[in-house]
Amino acid sequence: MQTDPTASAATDAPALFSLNDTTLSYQGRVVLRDINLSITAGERLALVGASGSGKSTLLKHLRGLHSSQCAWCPQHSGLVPMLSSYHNIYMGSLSRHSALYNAWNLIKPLAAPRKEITLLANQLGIYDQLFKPLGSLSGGQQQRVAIGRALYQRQKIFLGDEPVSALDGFQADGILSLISHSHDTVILALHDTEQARKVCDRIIGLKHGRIAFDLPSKQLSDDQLNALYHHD
Ligand SMILES: Nc1ncnc2c1ncn2[C@@H]1O[C@H](COP(=O)(O)OP(=O)(O)OP(=O)(O)O)[C@@H](O)[C@H]1O
Repeated sequence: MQTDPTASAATDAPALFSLNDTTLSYQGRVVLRDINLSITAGERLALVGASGSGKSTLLKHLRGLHSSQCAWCPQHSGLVPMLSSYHNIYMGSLSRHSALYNAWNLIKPLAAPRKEITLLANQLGIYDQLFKPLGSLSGGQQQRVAIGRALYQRQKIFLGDEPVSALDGFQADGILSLISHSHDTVILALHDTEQARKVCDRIIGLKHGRIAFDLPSKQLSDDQLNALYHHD
């Protein structure tokens, strides 16, 4: 494995996530073996690798370690098609309010969340879709709703599994920048390696069930990145 001791943004800070010889498997089938990894607060980290290399598996494991501190934007959004974008975004805040408050807001949007979610919808470019049923929105619009729901969780750590895969490059850049500015720590599984380099200061490449490299984005060569996707 290629590593750099400065890959972690703040190596003296205590680790937010720490994996020591961790093996991740499904029903006894190993996906990632003997993973050693330390992530500190403040990092912008991308997980890259071919389809099936274990990016989502690792991200889900990290989430499980600190679920109450993580905003979660999964690949399969789990949004509710018959509800409006507004209500889907509001779902990010369910745990912050009482059952009565949540039920009331479902019937008639309350002033405070309405103001906050309208602002968020503006930032995400879905203001015009806010009170339409989610099922009537395009794939990219639905993905922005899913990001809105994650942003509205208002956590310090953002974990996103291909959060902008359905967006064009310009939109993706803007929204990744919004995600980055709204969270202390950002960890993303990304197929787009250029995006990973642009947004993240540290990149971890997964291949053959292992960490193939863990390097600062600036030190990562095209050859190292390309090698991840070649069969050998
Ligand atoms: N719930 C599950 N049960 C059993 N096997 C699983 C499950 N989820 C993923 N796998 C397997 O684990 C391996 C890694 O999958 P994972 O989704 O972590 O890869 P990935 O790098 O995120 O892929 P992609 O880029 O296609 O999203 C794959 O071989 C996949 O078939």
